[in-house]
Amino acid sequence: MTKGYLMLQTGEVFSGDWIGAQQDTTGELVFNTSMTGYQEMMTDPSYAGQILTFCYPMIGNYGVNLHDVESKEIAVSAVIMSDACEEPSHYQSVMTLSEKLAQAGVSGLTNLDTRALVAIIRKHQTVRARIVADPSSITTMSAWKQESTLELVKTVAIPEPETIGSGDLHIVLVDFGYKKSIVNELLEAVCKVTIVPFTTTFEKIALINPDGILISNGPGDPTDLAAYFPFVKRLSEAYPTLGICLGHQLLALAYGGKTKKMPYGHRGSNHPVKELATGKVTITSQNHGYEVIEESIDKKAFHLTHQNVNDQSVEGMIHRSLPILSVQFHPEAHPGPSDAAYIFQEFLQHVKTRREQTCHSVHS
Ligand SMILES: NC(=O)CC[C@H](N)C(=O)O
Repeated sequence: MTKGYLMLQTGEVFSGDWIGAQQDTTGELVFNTSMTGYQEMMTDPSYAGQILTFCYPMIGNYGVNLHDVESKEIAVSAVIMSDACEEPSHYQSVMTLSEKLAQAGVSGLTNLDTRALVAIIRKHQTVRARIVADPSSITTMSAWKQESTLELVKTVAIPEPETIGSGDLHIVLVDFGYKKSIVNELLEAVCKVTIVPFTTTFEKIALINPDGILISNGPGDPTDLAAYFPFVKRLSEAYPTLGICLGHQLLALAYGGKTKKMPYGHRGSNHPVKELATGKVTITSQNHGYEVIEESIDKKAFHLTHQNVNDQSVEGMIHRSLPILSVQFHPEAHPGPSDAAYIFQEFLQHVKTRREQTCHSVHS
């Protein structure tokens, strides 16, 4: 195997073995604690621009299949794992993980100490890193350059609108880098879904005459998308709206709230979230590096619905008079448990109620 190097901006250098494409790559180094779901993680567009370290020691043991993908392409910039399994066993597997990485032109590094890496990330909190063939190759600061959020979102969002399904309720999904499982949840609930690029105007969306709006997840820093806050606010004032992850952050920002970078984010499949109204705790799937600052939320407009049990961070909110709800966690799971799928039902209940009210006022 060919040697590759992981260089951290904090100064440490790890040597490992290349798998997949052997291509120099830069990104923020993050870690995910899930035991399974590497395929869903690698194809989750919210990971664009990031180098993902898997905490679980063996990755690739059930191969790569044609189903467990959250988008068409691998979205993550590169992957790091302790042990890459080259002899997978699963009836749906069509290739190995390293074959998939090579096919997609994405680099991976294996046979390095991921536990030490995670300890470094936890200590320094935000760490940029570079995977290189030659560790003496980094001479300038520009080698560590970060893409802008807008560039990242543009690479993962769909270029043209697309309509799927033929259900009765029509949901417009505003795409900042959506996960396929969000669409699947809506289709299973018998919705028709029109996915529109995040650059679509309010007027174009109004022409579709949606019953509800879903603001998607997506990569990068939500404050970089300030140009879209008025658009998000206008949509949510006009239609029942659900925001997921980046969508939740954008809704908070659109209503005057603030977000901040977390120490090292929440990425995993077992994040406990408390529903404040009932005290019930569900185990959720998460992938985010930013959070909404609780004190910044206008409490006259919104109230908190969910809170993280580990660090008390904001996990969800609802508008006091309008049908606008948002969650920081991933109710669509994939990977991870589906315990929070009820959020879709809650949203669709608001959508149905609004539709009944509108039909009523038209006929009366
Ligand atoms: N999954 C997401 O939508 C992530 C949102 C945002 N990019 C963050 O890291 O916080």
